[in-house]
Amino acid sequence: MERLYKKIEENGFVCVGLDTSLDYIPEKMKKNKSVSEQLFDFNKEIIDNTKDVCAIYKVQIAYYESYGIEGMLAYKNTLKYLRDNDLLSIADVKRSDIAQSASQYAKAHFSGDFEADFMTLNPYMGMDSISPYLEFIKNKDKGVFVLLRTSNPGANDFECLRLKDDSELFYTIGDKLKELNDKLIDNSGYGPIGLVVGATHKEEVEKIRQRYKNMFFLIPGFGAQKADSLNVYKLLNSLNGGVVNSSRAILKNYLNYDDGEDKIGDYAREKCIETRKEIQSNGIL
Ligand SMILES: O=C(O)c1cc(=O)[nH]c(=O)n1[C@@H]1O[C@H](COP(=O)(O)O)[C@@H](O)[C@H]1O
Repeated sequence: MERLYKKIEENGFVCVGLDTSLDYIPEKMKKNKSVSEQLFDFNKEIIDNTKDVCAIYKVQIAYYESYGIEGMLAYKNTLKYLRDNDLLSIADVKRSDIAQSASQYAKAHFSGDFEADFMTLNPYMGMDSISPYLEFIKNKDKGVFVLLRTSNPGANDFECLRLKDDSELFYTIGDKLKELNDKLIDNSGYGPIGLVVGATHKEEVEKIRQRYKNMFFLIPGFGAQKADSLNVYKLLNSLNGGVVNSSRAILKNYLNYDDGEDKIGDYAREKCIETRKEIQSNGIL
């Protein structure tokens, strides 16, 4: 978390989401290339042009799995490129399983071909589905982001179910994770167990931020899902307690310009800077 914190101090809090689809890649960029090269070259163009204006990259694995082996080759090469350039990555894999299988997921995404710095996890199978990741968190400086309050409309179906004491289910999950994280706080003031908190739910952002002061947030929902920038600002904790993911709005920004196909990276960069400014501007309102 200290490494991420430092990146935010240098480059701001934007997390570029590499939800890369062949649908967004212009035909001329695809010519005479394999699917893995098409996906990787597009990512490289985005990474090369945004690495000094963002904190971290989130690679959403479904976009690569859906292209089979070729997609996974692009996934592997993208993570390697990020590591080789000393850039941080989140493997957005949203895993959840019994302890033995969770250990294998930890090994799969915290070492080897698919090594990333952080992983996203789904907590709904219980704490024994989270604890197997601790070995890598403690020994290999890795971190996780666990789903707390997701950005999708269906988030209310289960996350917000009321318990006997009238509290919402997701707070029980957050409290358990906080207990674990409290033992692992580093010099940044945060610990390696972060929470995914979508910025699309306006009502509770202040309460969540207050309750989980030492927990770092991965904040999706800004950009294509149209979350309000003030909500994002409130979740950020003085602009350094989280990263704000934006995927499609950054990757597809070039489609808004006549010369976009020749300047995919430039327009992605512009969008990162604009995203940062728009959220920061809430501090001077
Ligand atoms: O864990 C996530 O990253 C995530 C959690 C959540 O609550 N909502 C959410 O949109 N995401 C991811 O964040 C990204 C959002 O993409 P855009 O809407 O294009 O910015 C996608 O990769 C989603 O899978």
